[in-house]
Amino acid sequence: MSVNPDIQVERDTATFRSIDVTHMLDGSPEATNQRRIRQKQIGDDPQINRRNIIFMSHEERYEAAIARGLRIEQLKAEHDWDIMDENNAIMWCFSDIAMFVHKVMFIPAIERLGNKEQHDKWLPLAIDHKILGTYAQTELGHGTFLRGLEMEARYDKSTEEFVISTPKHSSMKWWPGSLGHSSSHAVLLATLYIDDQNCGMQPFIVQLRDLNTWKPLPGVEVGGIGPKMALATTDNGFLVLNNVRIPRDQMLMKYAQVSKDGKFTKSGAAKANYSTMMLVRVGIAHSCYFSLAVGATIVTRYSAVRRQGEIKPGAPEVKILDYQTQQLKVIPSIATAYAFHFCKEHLKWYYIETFQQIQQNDFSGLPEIHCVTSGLKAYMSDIATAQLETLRRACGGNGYLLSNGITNTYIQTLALPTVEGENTVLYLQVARYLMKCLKVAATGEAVKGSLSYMNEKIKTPYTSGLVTREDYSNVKKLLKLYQNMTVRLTQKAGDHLNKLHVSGQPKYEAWNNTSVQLVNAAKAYCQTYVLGMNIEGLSTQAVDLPGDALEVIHQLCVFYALHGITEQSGNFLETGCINITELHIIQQEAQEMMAKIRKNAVALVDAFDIPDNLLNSTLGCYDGNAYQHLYDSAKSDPMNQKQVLPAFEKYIKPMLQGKHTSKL
Ligand SMILES: CCCCCCCCCCCCCCCCCCCCCC(=O)SCCNC(=O)CCNC(=O)[C@H](O)C(C)(C)COP(=O)(O)OP(=O)(O)OC[C@H]1O[C@@H](n2cnc3c(N)ncnc32)[C@H](O)[C@@H]1OP(=O)(O)O
Ligand SMILES: Cc1cc2nc3c(=O)[nH]c(=O)nc-3n(C[C@H](O)[C@H](O)[C@H](O)COP(=O)(O)OP(=O)(O)OC[C@H]3O[C@@H](n4cnc5c(N)ncnc54)[C@H](O)[C@@H]3O)c2cc1C
Repeated sequence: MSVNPDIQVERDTATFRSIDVTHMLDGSPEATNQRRIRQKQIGDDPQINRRNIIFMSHEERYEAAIARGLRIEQLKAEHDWDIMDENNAIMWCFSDIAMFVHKVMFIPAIERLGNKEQHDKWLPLAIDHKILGTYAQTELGHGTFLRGLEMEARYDKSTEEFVISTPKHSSMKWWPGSLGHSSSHAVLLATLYIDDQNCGMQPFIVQLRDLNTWKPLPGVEVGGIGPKMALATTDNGFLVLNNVRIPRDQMLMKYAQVSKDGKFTKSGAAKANYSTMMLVRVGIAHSCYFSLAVGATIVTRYSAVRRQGEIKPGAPEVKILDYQTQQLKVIPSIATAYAFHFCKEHLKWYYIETFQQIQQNDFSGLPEIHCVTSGLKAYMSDIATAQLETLRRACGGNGYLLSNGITNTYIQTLALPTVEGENTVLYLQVARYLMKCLKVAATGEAVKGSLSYMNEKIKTPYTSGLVTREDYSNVKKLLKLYQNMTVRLTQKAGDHLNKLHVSGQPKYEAWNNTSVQLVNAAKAYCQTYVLGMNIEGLSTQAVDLPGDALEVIHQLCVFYALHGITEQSGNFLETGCINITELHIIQQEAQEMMAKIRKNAVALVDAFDIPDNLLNSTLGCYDGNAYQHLYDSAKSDPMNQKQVLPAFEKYIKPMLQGKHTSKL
């Protein structure tokens, strides 16, 4: 099929070469080649490709997802994939792989929470798939508040075993992925009691099913929790344990230990048992980038080939991408996807570095990385889901079809604001850190790390520093505005908290009564962090780009900063970081920048280099022939393979013959 001329002209008139930017996104031309090979191995494989999933039943999708998982294992062995290849494969399949919790949580939990002997025993079994596991933490009554977990593990000194039980409905496990039908084992988080003394949430390895018959073991009641919005293939489950006994060495004992005679000891940081969640939060940041890049690719290409209506009366119909309002739906998502790219790359290296320190029992970096990973997981998933919905609607009627590729991406991504810590709760964790840093700054001590900009006192009366028109496209000056806004919102929340406390409210009550301001400050911190990483990326990852490409990536960053101010203008105005005249100029500059970026919109999404066989989209194929692909997809619908469906004889015909009033 030839390429649609409407999309070809976009490529021909772009001011830079997409491939240069692709190399930057991958890290190097070699890395691009390597990724392409991996994506081809996945996308071309009939067992992995998700082309037909939209026509499958729930059970068919589950089975296909198991087969996909197995096939990925075979490819990994055949082609010698490393752990990143495997994680990327999961991401490129939008986590549409049954048992992926085994990879992204069960194994990492054993690695992080187990001691040497436990690694030696369990990791080979898990890595070779001799056992399949889930991460069972959430209960019906408690998902967020981990100190409230009710499943009990009571130590029995006489037999040197833990006895695990589910005292009431609210204490059954509820939600763990792959628990329903696909796990033989669980890393199970339960509250440990020794002689009735509560020793907090601890991790245990519990076998759930017989490895030969797959039947639940005695005392284990397990099943699926029912259909969900999406992620049909991760069979989220429930689990009731009736006095199930496990040996003492099946408590994962890296950070807390129980001796034979029932002595409880702790080592490491207080929240070390939460470390698996931190890793997955980093993975979620990666997924948010990828989902948004997919959405932006599909909708930008579709908007460049769909013509409807006219701008100039009587002139030929225009591409919908030429409407300014359509640009406002599409361009921010392109700019955000690029900003998220820089941010998730930073996050990956930051995590790896801090994890190495933790491995050497240096926990000093834990509070800051907990703040950053919690905040970015929340912020990036909030923004990605909101923008994906805007993008989906930007396809008009065809935005409602499953074959468009964006609807599925959107509903899979919709899980991310909830899983791994509900977003509001995570913002409140960030706020806790903000308040601590504010306290440090108030004592005159230097705040370190991502909030070191707090050290600089904001002068009153304050000027924004935006003097010349060039200042409005100076990303460092714009970043300063964001930092000042964050500090002021943090101070405002801190003042409110103190005022309530001084007026007699206990601290916890004052906290709850300030939580709206606290969350607002936390979001500002996250937005500032993402912009900071985008700017850092310009001078690190983007610095070797040819001039024309660097200019466009720089324009995107400027637009990201300006557009963010227009979206959050209330915060910037209220904190006095800009005045109304400056806001008007910012709005104007953002619109002008958007028009410049529009010229390169298709080339910018081409640079994401997401192949058609992973995109799975009728609307967003590289060749731009959206109408042909829509027609082909409709024709391939199994319901269209028969000219007359059985429902005709059964119901429609009797109705036509006037027999519908008699009993069917
Ligand atoms: C190299 C990597 C590269 C990767 C690249 C990969 C690329 C590809 C990726 C592949 C695709 C994969 C995508 C994934 C798909 C989705 C998977 C779906 C699976 C979903 C699984 C789940 O859904 S699984 C369940 C998750 N369930 C939660 O997520 C519970 C939330 N709930 C809490 O997390 C706690 O409940 C909460 C709120 C903290 C309060 O905990 P709490 O009450 O005990 O604590 P308090 O609030 O009292 O805080 C007391 C002090 O602890 C501090 N602190 C708290 N946490 C801390 C911590 N983690 N580390 C350090 N410090 C911490 C805090 O900062 C305070 O410090 P201070 O006192 O100094 O202020
Ligand atoms: C698709 C999917 C997959 C999952 N996979 C797993 C898994 O593999 N393993 C696992 O263990 N769990 C899993 N979960 C569970 C998930 O981690 C929890 O649902 C999540 O952590 C939110 O907890 P919750 O359901 O208790 O929400 P709640 O805490 O009940 O949230 C409800 C509302 O209460 C608010 N709220 C709660 N506490 C506070 C607070 N302190 N301050 C302010 N507001 C508050 C929230 O902001 C939210 O608006 C999964 C969930 C989903 C949807």
